Amino acid sequence: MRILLIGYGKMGQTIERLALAKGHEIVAALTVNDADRLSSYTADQVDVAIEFTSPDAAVGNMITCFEKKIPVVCGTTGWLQHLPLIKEKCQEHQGSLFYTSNFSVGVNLFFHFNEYVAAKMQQYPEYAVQVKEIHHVHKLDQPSGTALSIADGILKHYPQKHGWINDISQEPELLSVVSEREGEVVGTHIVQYTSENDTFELHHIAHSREGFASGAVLAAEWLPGRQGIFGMTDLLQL
Ligand SMILES: NC(=O)C1=CN([C@@H]2O[C@H](COP(=O)(O)OP(=O)(O)OC[C@H]3O[C@@H](n4cnc5c(N)ncnc54)[C@H](O)[C@@H]3O)[C@@H](O)[C@H]2O)C=CC1
Ligand SMILES: O=C(O)C1=N[C@H](C(=O)O)C[C@H](O)C1
Repeated sequence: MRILLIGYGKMGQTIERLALAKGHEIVAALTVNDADRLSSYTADQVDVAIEFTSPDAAVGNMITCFEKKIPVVCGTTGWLQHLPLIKEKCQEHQGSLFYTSNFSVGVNLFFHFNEYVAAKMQQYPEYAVQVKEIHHVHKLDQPSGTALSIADGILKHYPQKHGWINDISQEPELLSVVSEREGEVVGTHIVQYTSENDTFELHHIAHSREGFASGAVLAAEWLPGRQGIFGMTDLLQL
């Protein structure tokens, strides 16, 4: 597979290593300094692009890939307020997009169990629910994309809550999503249920970026030849 890396930071470099080990070719690895080169690539030269950049850059990069008919796997978080535009542009150009807030298999299992637990716990109002995420100090977006996916999964089962707040909530109808930034923490997500008597938690700790990167390479192998917007539930049997 001929892969164009859009973004060559912590994730781009990890993906390059894993993709080369699987026998794929890296056509180029673009950074913020040569971002304008993206539009010079065509679907004749590239089988799939993998986009891990920044919240500000991701939307434009995905749209360029749609226009160029290059399937794009996007892991960048913090741009979901533009999802309606991305859906419109993807359809207009008959593009191919694979997006998930988290490519790790473990986190996608966590999403699944999170919903199961939320559906049960919703019946026990004596337990207060809270989401917490901890990441490295370089992270640009807050809350993390993963924490927002977790919050969506909880809110689906809590009709008494009508949204989330990125703070300790004083209002029972808002779900607390608390963010901490600490050193080089790769990514930790916790869902905590607390009553007067006890606490229990779902806890996911990423030990490295390899889990994200290997999921992104799998998605890049899967996407070409498919049209539309896809995510991890299309790829994994959960
Ligand atoms: N979905 C997932 O599983 C994961 C998502 N992420 C997300 O991926 C994104 C990137 O994360 P990191 O690699 O840790 O960031 P990073 O800061 O280490 O690297 C970002 C890279 O993007 C480049 N870049 C910025 N604007 C660009 C543009 N317009 N064109 C081309 N390149 C551009 C930078 O030069 C740099 O090489 C973040 O939004 C992060 O939240 C990170 C890990 C896992
Ligand atoms: O910025 C990161 O590093 C990560 N971002 C993703 C997110 O926002 O959820 C995934 C992972 O937690 C690492």
